[in-house]
Amino acid sequence: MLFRTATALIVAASAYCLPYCLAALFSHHRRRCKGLTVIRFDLLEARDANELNRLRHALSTDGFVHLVEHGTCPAPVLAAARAFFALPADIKARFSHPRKGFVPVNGCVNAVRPPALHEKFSCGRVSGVDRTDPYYCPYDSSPYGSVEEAQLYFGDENIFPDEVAAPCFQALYEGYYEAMEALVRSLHAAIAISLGLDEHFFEAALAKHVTNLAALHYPGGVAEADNLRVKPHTDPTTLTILAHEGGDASGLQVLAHTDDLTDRWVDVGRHADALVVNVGDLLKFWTNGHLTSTRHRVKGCMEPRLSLVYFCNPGYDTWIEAPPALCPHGPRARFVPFRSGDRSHFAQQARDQQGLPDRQLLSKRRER
Ligand SMILES: O=C(O)CCC(=O)C(=O)O
Ligand SMILES: [Fe+2]
Repeated sequence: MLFRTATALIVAASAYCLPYCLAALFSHHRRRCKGLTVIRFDLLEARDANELNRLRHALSTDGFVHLVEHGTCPAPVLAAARAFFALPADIKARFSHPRKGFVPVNGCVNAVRPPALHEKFSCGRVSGVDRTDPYYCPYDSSPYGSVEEAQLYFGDENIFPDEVAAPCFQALYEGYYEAMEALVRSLHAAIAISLGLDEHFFEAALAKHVTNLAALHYPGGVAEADNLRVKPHTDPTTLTILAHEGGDASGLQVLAHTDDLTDRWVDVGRHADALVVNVGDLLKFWTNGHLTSTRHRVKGCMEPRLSLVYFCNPGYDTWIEAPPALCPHGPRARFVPFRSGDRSHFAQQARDQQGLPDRQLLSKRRER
């Protein structure tokens, strides 16, 4: 009898503890429910081993960090964007184009941002686009891809509001774009080192990057819960860098695994002077899943919201395949290699037109 009771107790205790034991086992990839890790960019630049380690750990668990001491200043660009969005609709409409410039409320199709809930201003690369290089040139047949692909990424010029409508807007926006280019290059180098790769591992692929910078304005008066400003998604990027007015990321939430193994939406929260940096799907696949692209969303809220988001993608011809150093269990990576351009946001728009599935669904099938 005593023996039976003891056995029953042990079985019950094991059943109770099992989830926690499993959680402990997989804790290196478990997202935390606490606040995001704060990473000092100046220490990454100094190749501080402890900070590089913290970066790798945070990006392999949460997939998101607050980045401080980054040396860039989004506040004036956010202020200029706020002033621009406050202009009358007919003036803003003068700086509009299907893929660049201003997009009004209800003006775009987007898989994750309901068009009714936001307006935006966006632009692509502001420098380094060499029209004599076939990669950037939508004319002759190119060794990099189809003519249409060069046209898709580089066919349209950026469009900016003029000085009368929005004084200094273009200079501020372009200056911030170049600051983001430099920052993202350095972050990729730091990530490469933190994973034991050559510091230049990502460099060539980033040289012909296909990035864009979007100012997103979500007007106020949207009641909470059902009216998500941004639906749950992972980003199609290598890295995304977000700035918020006053450092307040209110509304932005990440999906965290908690100690009781349930998923919960956790606020990114406020951190003065911090940029929010997150891993996108490309970097997850490229690092063989060592880094994680975490689902995130933006809640509805009565307050308006303004964010400035830099989306980083490498050249559209980049082959995304994990290096052998990150495949410790044999020559094969966990994910099927693919060409970067085939998974971009633009490629998704083309897929939508052909009635093909969302990239979020495709990504699930990538695992071998
Ligand atoms: O507006 C934001 O803060 C987040 C937007 C976002 O997650 C995205 O566009 O991918
Ligand atoms: Fe996102």
